[in-house]
Amino acid sequence: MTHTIKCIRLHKEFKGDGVNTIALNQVNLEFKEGEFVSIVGSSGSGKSTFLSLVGTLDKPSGGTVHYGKLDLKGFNSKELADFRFENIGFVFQQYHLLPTLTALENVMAPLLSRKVSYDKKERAKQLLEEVGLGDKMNSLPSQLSGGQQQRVAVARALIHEPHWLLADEPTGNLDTETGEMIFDLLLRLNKEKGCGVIFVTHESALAVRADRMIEMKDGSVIRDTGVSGL
Ligand SMILES: Nc1ncnc2c1ncn2[C@@H]1O[C@H](COP(=O)(O)OP(=O)(O)OP(=O)(O)O)[C@@H](O)[C@H]1O
Repeated sequence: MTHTIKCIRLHKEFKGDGVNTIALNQVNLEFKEGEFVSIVGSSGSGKSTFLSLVGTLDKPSGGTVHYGKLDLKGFNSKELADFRFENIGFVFQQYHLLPTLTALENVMAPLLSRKVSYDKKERAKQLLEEVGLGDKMNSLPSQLSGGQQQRVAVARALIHEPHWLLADEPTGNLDTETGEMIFDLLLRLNKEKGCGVIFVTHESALAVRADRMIEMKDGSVIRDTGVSGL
């Protein structure tokens, strides 16, 4: 199976208190296997909504997402959870590490109650080495800096070798230098492991370094360096 992502007329509306917000307006986008794409746009332009739909964390009001030949429209929540486990890693602005678990245990956490063909601990250790935290495996999140915690979160996202890494403002809580380190780490992992990256960010200095940059406004794509003419 190929791991292309194809969004077809992807649409999301939020209804509440008599106000109807179109967060995403009939978006058509395709991402090639292994691509490193950044998504920029002002606050409220629909970036997080888009990423949630692509990551199957939320259901669209209309349209569909295809992964390769797979149309996710009819999937129930258990099927979606399994699909995400097999295919997608997430990194968020908040690191969402479990405070009572060590770095190593946090990286292994997604594998809890999952049967896998590899040694869970060995893989987690290897990933922590790869993100430069070989000496912090037994530290608790509270003993780590923000940048280190985010690196644990990146290792955790990669534990089952996803085809796609979806990152929503992963540098948003970090200073410029640390943010660049995380961006460089994702860039390196993208090249080394071949997993595609969709990277939502406010920081245009980082965004322009991606292979492709998409700009959103009012729920629509207004610029896409991967497509001529937009
Ligand atoms: N759960 C929700 N209920 C109602 N409206 C929502 C909800 N989530 C998002 N919206 C609205 O949808 C629009 C798009 O929001 P979204 O969070 O996707 O934007 P964003 O580009 O990620 O913004 P930011 O850069 O500030 O994170 C906004 O107008 C927002 O208020």
